[in-house]
Amino acid sequence: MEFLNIISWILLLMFLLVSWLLLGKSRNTGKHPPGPLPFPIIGNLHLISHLPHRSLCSLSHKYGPIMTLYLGSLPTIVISSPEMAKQVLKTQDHLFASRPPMGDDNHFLSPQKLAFAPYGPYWKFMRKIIIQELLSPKRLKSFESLRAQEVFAMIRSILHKANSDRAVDVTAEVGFLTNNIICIMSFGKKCDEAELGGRVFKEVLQELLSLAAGFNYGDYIPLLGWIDLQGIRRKQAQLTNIFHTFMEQIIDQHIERRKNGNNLEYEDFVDVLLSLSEDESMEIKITRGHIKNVTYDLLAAATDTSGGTLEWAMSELLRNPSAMKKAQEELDSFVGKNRLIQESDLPQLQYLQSVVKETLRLYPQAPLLLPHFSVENTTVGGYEIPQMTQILVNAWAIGRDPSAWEEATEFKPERFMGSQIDIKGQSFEMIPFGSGRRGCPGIGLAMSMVQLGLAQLLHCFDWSLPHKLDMSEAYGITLPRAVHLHAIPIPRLPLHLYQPKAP
Ligand code: HEM
Repeated sequence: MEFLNIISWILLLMFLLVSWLLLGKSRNTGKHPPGPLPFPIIGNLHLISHLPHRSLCSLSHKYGPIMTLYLGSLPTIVISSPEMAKQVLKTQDHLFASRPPMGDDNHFLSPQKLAFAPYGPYWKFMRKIIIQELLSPKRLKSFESLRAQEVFAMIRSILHKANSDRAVDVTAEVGFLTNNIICIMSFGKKCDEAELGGRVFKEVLQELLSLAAGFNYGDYIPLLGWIDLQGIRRKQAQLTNIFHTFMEQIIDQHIERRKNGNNLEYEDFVDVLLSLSEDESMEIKITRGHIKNVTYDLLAAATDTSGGTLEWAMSELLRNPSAMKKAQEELDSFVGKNRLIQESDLPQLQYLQSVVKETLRLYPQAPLLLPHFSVENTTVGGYEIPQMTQILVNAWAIGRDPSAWEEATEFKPERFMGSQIDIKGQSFEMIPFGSGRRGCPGIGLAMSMVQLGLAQLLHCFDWSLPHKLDMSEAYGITLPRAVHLHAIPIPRLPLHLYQPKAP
């Protein structure tokens, strides 16, 4: 028995040695981007901390703005400079616009969604529907009163807590705001805990997102994935199941209501998808699976990203009282103190817009964008990139690149006053929404929720901190704060403005 054990160990060591040598050899054929030497099986996973964007940024200081890493056995190219990002997302966008293959149709990263669909006819079809039916300027305008109503509800909720003299959980308030808006746009109502087996909807979403955050060993080392050592796949399946059961009820309720001919105040996105699913002339037949998966995508893409931007903006303003004061002075001078802000005021509020841009530069809510995937062999920066390689673009590192930004890690909204820098993917010094074919289609909605939410928080209240501010980040596919932001609000407008108007 002992002898057999020794033989097994020798064989294992020989296997590891040979695969290490083979991996080293394959790295040296052709001119591939430089990178750390990978270990067998784990590749370079041991170099990646619980905050991958930070580990990858440090590694890029050593290996350069385009480097190769092995996540388990999966070769991955990491991009960390504006010039290289432009090559991948603009010059050769058509070659890098796909996503790595992940999961089947019941998986929460199903290709039946939009964000993880490979580049091709299905993705084009679904993206067009989402833009036309939910995110076009005309559709966004039709939801303006909904945004006003939900921001006002947040202000009233904060006022209620302000009266009891306690610090308010700002993270929770802005999270409910963005979640409520996107739920109502998607399926006509806020999410009811009772329909989610007692779970808070946002928590289910957040848990799924944090499980999806990548760098789970099981995703990159097939054996570990198969035995599901950390129980991640089991948890994902449970949560996906909760979400799908919830969506089944929503779809049934919509079908029932359509049968009864009841009209809604807004035609929501599930209504639109259901009517398209009856249209025989559509190039792709929309099924219940598509409706569940695409709706999940929208909720996941919109909620934490927009909520996260709002909470980091508030955190930085609380750390920088002079910037907070400047933003409030701007609001007082353009809007005054005798009415609430409306969306039509936003274009005048240049400093407020600069605060939002500076927040997106320092805290891009998808710090590594979503993974891209090469569809052909090509070269970038003189290096060979083989077909079917995963590409990660480190938007977090790019926004803090000292060769692109003065005092790169400082929060200075003034840098955007009068600046031509575009945040929608034309200026590669900051790409919080990505760029090109796969760039975020929700920028218009995100900016109106974030700018209006922030303007109203600053106009309606003065804010102070109950204790020292902790600015640490937590692990996630977005960039969440490690601890919720708590702050003390003091109303600063006449009290009648916080009361609902008589119908
Ligand atoms: C501040 C808020 C937001 C930020 C920072 C953000 C950022 C991003 C980023 C970086 C990507 C990936 C780009 C790439 O892979 O190159 C993305 C994709 C996406 N975003 Fe956003 N997003 C935000 C809000 C929204 C909102 C409100 C929606 C609308 C519901 C939305 C819908 C999507 C969708 C559907 C995709 C997938 C696009 C595709 O794969 O074709 N996002 N977003």
